[in-house]
Amino acid sequence: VSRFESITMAPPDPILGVSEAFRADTHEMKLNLGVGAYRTEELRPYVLSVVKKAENLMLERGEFKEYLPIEGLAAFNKATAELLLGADNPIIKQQRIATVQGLSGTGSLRLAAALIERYFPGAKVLISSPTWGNHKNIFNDARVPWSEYRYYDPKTVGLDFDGMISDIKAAPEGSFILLHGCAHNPTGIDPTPEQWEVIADVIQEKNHIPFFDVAYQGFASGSLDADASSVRLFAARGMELLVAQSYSKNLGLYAERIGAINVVCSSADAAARVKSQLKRIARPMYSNPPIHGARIVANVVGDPALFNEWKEEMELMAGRIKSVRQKLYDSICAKDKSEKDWSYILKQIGMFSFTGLNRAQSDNMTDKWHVYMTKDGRISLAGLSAAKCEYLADAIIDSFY
Ligand SMILES: Cc1ncc(COP(=O)(O)O)c(CN[C@@](C)(CC(=O)O)C(=O)O)c1O
Repeated sequence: VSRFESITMAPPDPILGVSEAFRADTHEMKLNLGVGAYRTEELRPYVLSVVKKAENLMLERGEFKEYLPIEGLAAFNKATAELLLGADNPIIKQQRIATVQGLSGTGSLRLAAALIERYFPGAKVLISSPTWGNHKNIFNDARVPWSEYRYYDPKTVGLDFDGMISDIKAAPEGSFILLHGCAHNPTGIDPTPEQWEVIADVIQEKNHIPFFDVAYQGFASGSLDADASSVRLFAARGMELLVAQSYSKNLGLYAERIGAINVVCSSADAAARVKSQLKRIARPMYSNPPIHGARIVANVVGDPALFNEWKEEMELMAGRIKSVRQKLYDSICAKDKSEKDWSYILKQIGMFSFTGLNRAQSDNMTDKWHVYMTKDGRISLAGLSAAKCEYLADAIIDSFY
């Protein structure tokens, strides 16, 4: 008998497992609205032209493949902090930000979780209800206790702002509050600027530590600056905060695993100490990060022409998602004879739509219509083409009633 007898079969991942099921389906109308990965109108993966140009540049230069420092590529770390806060942000000149390249957003969140576990024993992380499915796994595996703050209100299909604020207020002083910088996953519902001010007030009042997950900067609205406004608001107040970043979506570097963890501290000395301990955590975890994606980001941001072209492509991607969102809404309204108000689909931001379909209804979408989505009712509009909106509207209406 095997020595691994005690190892049981793990369940498929709630998000990435959907793509596995999709690949196994042979139906010709099948549609993958599971993982948040941008597809063109032809439903094909999209490699940004600036990425191809940057890679051609890199090939011509014939760059080395030696180890990066534990903290990653310096040019990338500089560029990513400037993208986040704005190049002229005084925090950068004062060297009050510790930036370490991470294995994309997931790896950056994990580094931060390990820092919390090691230096804030007993501290809790508060996560939104609902949130991205992998957040709980990351904190569980890092042995960081977490609890939820109310966020989504099924009655209004909107933000339960009062519930959110009272749960953050009720948390033990000095808790970490995990916030989606923009394009909340899975609800697509973001606080308004006024609500962000109140969230910052209550976090300061309770001496909590804000912890932003910024996985969609520039991809939600099409503007890098607009999508970073929540983080910049907190930073402008002089708050210390953590920010995990990802270039999976906004630069289409999904499988290159490029992101960063940033810790804004009240002094350069604190930032240096924090950075040194993040390195001490990373070394035994994966030693040092992959170079390719870091070089692409550094080359795109470092070249004014490429940087501008990137901004155009982000607007193009965000624009396609916005128009497919509108088309889906129009298709549903044209077909649905009931009085149901579907306008929440239009109000949502980013690549997802939280349809309000429950588990059984989501199952019907897959079993009967071969539409693949996560069981919490989330669909990725990034995987939807205008041509498929009619079909999807039929599936949603059939499943809803
Ligand atoms: C809020 C949030 N944070 C972090 C990540 C991590 O992405 P990265 O590690 O590739 O940088 C995702 C990706 N969420 C996706 C798009 C994919 C996934 O589940 O991994 C999703 O479908 O929700 C995310 O939605």
